Amino acid sequence: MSVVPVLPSDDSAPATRFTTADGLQISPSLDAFIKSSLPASISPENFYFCLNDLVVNIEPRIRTALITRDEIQSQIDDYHRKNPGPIDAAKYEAFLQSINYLFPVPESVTVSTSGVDEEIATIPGPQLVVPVNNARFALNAANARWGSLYSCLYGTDVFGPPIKGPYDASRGSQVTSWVRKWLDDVLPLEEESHAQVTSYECEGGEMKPKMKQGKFLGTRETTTAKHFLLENNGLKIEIVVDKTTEVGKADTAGVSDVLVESAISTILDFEDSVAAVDADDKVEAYRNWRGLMVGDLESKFMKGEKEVTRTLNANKTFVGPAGESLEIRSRSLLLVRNVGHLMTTPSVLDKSGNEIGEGLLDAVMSVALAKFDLEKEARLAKNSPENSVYIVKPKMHGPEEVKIACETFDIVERHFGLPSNTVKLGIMDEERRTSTNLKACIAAASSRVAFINTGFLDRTGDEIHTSMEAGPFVRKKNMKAQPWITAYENRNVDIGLACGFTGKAQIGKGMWAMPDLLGKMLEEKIGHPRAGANCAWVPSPTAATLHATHYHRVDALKRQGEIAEGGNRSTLQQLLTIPVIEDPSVWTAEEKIEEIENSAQGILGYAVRWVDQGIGCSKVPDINNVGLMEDRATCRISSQLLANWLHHKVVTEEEVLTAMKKMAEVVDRQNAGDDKYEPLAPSFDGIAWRAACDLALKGRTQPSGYTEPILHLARLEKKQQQSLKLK
Ligand SMILES: CC(=O)SCCNC(=O)CCNC(=O)[C@H](O)C(C)(C)COP(=O)(O)OP(=O)(O)OC[C@H]1O[C@@H](n2cnc3c(N)ncnc32)[C@H](O)[C@@H]1OP(=O)(O)O
Ligand SMILES: O=CC(=O)O
Ligand SMILES: [Mg+2]
Repeated sequence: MSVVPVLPSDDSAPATRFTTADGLQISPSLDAFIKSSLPASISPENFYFCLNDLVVNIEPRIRTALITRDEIQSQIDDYHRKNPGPIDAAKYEAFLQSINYLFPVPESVTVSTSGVDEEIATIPGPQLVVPVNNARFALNAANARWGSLYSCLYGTDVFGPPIKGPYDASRGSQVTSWVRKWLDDVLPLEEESHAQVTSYECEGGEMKPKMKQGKFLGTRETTTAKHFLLENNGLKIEIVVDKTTEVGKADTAGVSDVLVESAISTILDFEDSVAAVDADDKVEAYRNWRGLMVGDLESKFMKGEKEVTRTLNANKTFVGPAGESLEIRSRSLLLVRNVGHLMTTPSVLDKSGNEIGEGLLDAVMSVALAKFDLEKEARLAKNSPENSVYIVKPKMHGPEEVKIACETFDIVERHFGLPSNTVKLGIMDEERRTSTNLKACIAAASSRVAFINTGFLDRTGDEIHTSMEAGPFVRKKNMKAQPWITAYENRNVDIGLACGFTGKAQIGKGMWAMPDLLGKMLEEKIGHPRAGANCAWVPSPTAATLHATHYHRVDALKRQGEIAEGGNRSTLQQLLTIPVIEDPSVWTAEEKIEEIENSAQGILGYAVRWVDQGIGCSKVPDINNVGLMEDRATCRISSQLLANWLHHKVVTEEEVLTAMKKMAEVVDRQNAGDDKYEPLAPSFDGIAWRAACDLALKGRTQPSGYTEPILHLARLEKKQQQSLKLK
């Protein structure tokens, strides 16, 4: 059975809810938002009519799909119990076919998605992800289309530990040398190195000195600076000459900065980086999405001593080679990630008083609010000049669930008078039954799919959960070296290419989850375009700017052509190779303790902020003090690993609890500077502590090993406790 939490509280008792003509009961804050915030072309009645259509026609199918997930899982569990020891690959595959875990592979699939914006179809580059409920971050992300390469190299660990204080000329010269060398590699000049240039000029519609490769697109001038706009592999670069700045003064050509197109697209996340458990939380998130679609979102905050007001950047205007005016996009193309099929929301109850699927509410709201954008007149003022709405759907298990998502959007489009397939679907390839049936999943969405992405974090969690009974899993740090993950990454690209994604849709790769180790990212993440991805996830605008340099070095679309020519690189059998070990006694007692402490720290550091403060994505130091991006997917891995080791008696419950207590004290110390923080130790009886222990000890019985049910219940309880304290 799926654990769909029976939620104890909401912003109102049912009696105060608004009841629609169809009997849906809506929380007051959500109803107020709906009645005040939709575009004029969608009346609240129209909105509710659409939502009810989904509740009547899609919700039962979601419930059935969730039951199917559980039935399949128990059959797989039984198989492993009855077939202990090394897996017989042929027998295992035949079994998976017999239970419809594996679908027949469609012969030939060609995606026919149309109206896809160039940021998705033809401009390879970084994809930023941002929690939608944080307006300050969300605006920053939308504006992260452009970033300063000088600042990002100077301010991070690329040339050693980040430095603070006055400008360090020696670090500055490392930065400028690196950038000149990079420019020589990606935009070489005909006769000299960028390092030798004494002056950049525009003459006769060309840049002087002349480039051997790449395009000169135009210039723009401010009172002190001249910007030269260049393009390579579809990505733009601005060389900024400003001799009034400290950096420009010291440079022979007066170059004060090099700006690069960075976050070509951004996902506004309603899912794993967000803690939204009731109507108030959902409304806050929807309000931000609305502000981005209308274009009037604003965030005021203190940065140091200064009050900052952040809004969306305006496009930039250049003068083209023939003197023509050239408008260049300054904002990232925005996508939205809805929640998956599992969770329900207390903000809307159906006519029998049951919570409705949260994903259904997300679907209707995402599209309704995106209509503000679709209805704008000026093409370049729109988020989507091609009039599309991009919705990423996570955690789908196989093609039947993809079909449910597509039919959800069919209904929403019909109710809101939008052309079919206005909604473009992003399929997260992050559950095992989706990777194993990827081609069938793409076929199920062939006219609306605009991306597939290897969400390897969730996928690792599902790898463990699906084969929980097969044996003890390898340590987390060894997971990336396992055959299944190579097969997963290769097959995702190979299948995307075989289905005709090049030039039409994104084949994306996963998140860089070490937000402060950007020097390492600069070395390693070039592997993503080399592996055939035309976008890959980054956790911050700074990471986007640095990762953008990779797409100048690697022509991702050309690389896709080469890979497609080479044929399939991995087999289903490799993908189905379960990373368990025969004999856990190979691990020393110290190794086992290190592993459980590592997971315990991640779970505690994440859960305590989620439950107590409603923060859905955190940077949590690991046991080596490296700050890791923790979200629900990374938490799922830790929870599943502990559950697996407990189940196979690699460690005892007592050992896990001892590790949890020890790491709780570490987490308390790490958060000592946060005045909103409530320590876990020494009482070990808070709601967050309990939730963290449940995540560690009850992972095996959670639906697909997800962390949402435990986290949601705990956060709701905490909110109730906090509101009682206020009364
Ligand atoms: C498995 C998956 O599903 S991955 C997808 C989900 N994950 C994400 O969405 C990760 C998004 N990233 C984040 O939330 C954050 O970068 C974290 C939590 C990892 C680190 O946050 P912090 O510790 O606050 O970052 P840090 O102090 O280094 O930087 C903060 C600054 O960077 C900016 N920033 C950091 N991340 C982002 C982002 N994703 N988008 C926009 N701006 C960002 C902030 O706006 C802030 O700048 P400001 O002061 O000018 O507003
Ligand atoms: O959503 C991304 C993942 O890795 O999981
Ligand atoms: Mg995920």
